[in-house]
Amino acid sequence: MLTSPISSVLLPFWLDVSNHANAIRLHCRPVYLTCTAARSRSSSFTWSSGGGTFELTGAALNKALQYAPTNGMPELTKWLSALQKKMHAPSGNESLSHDILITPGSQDGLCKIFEMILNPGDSIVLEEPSYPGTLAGLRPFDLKYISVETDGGGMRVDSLERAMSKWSPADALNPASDIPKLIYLQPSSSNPTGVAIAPERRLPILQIAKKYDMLVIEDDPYYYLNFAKEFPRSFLSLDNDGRVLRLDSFSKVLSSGLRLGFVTGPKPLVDRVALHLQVSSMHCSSLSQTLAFQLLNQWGVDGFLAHARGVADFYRSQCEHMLAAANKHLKGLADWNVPTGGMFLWLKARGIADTFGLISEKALAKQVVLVPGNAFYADDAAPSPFLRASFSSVSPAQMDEPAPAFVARRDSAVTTRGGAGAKLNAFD
Ligand SMILES: Cc1ncc(COP(=O)(O)O)c(CNc2cc3ccccc3n(O)c2=O)c1O
Repeated sequence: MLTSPISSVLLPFWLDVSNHANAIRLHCRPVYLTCTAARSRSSSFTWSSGGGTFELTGAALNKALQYAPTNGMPELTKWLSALQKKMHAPSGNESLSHDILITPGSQDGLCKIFEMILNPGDSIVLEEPSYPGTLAGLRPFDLKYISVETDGGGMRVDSLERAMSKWSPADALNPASDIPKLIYLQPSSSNPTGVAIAPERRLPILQIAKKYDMLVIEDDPYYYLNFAKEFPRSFLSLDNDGRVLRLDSFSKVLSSGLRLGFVTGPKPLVDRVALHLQVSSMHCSSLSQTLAFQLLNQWGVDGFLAHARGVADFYRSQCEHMLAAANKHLKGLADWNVPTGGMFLWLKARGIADTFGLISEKALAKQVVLVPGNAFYADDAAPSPFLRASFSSVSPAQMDEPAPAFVARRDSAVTTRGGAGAKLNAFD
């Protein structure tokens, strides 16, 4: 009997795929009941849980197993449009119509947007540190990176202004200019820093983008994992001249394996991105879209938001445990942000110039999975004293369980607390 406490909290539905019957049953839990799974001797799985059950048969099953329109299954794009209207209603400019493109994860959406906009050698503005998946997607373009500093309030407006002062707005009309075409940013609880762009910085950043006629790529998979109850206004909702392409993801609030993300933005831009999807994977999985729609349609927008709130509360609890463990075991050895949401803790090791060796050898030998800081910078060859920890699926007990050598090292550092001399060779 498999009972997974973590997945039973996060995964809102289970599949019953019985090979002998031409049907797929989707068991949906209202929110957060514990699920157990019994693996029967036959090749099919039966998940028992509370909540409703959907059965896909006949025309619905045929549709779920058939090609679909590139932008997505109409019933799902309609549902998502209602969600976006509720969460990101454009400010005042009702003429600005937003369109939706469902993508196989927001990772694919990012890559299709980069394909659509960028040429080799272009410039791009992005905050540092940044998400490695974006850096990997940008790497083939051999770009000039215009890095903008971040602090506890996210992307710094003064740093962005300084970075752009090299150009004049007129350069945006000169095809030969290397003025950046877009700004890539993560507004909520960024990966890896866990920091959100302060609400009062968002309009000034958008105004700078407008001044130099740049698009804003708002990559926001952690939007619903915001620990505070209210949602700050998104760049999409502040956009009144059609320059924001927003990426949302179901990976953090429904299931990463469904591979469901969606791009929201001005129809002319979304139409161009859709062409790139059309010639690659054609469209996002019809079965994934159908499963998600069956669930979302039962919940409605308010039910989805209640579910997402529960997921955010789960991660906030995980974060509190992680911070308690860091305060207990890492005081004097490292410094860290207090995340506003998401699932990552961004730490700066004291007395270590580069965490790569510590993490890729010693931590791994102790079965501790962390990501070295250099992975989050465009110049990933440069040493970095930072490291990213994730509190998504580790239990509070595991967070609080220091490696034995770490304790010995920490205790010896305490007796020789010379500050600089204390090393975080936790895995010696
Ligand atoms: C800022 C930002 N934008 C887009 C995405 C992509 O999300 P999706 O395609 O909608 O699922 C992500 C997902 N981030 C990660 C994923 C991941 C998957 C396996 C192993 C490790 C992973 N690590 O480390 C990650 O950070 C993200 O953080």
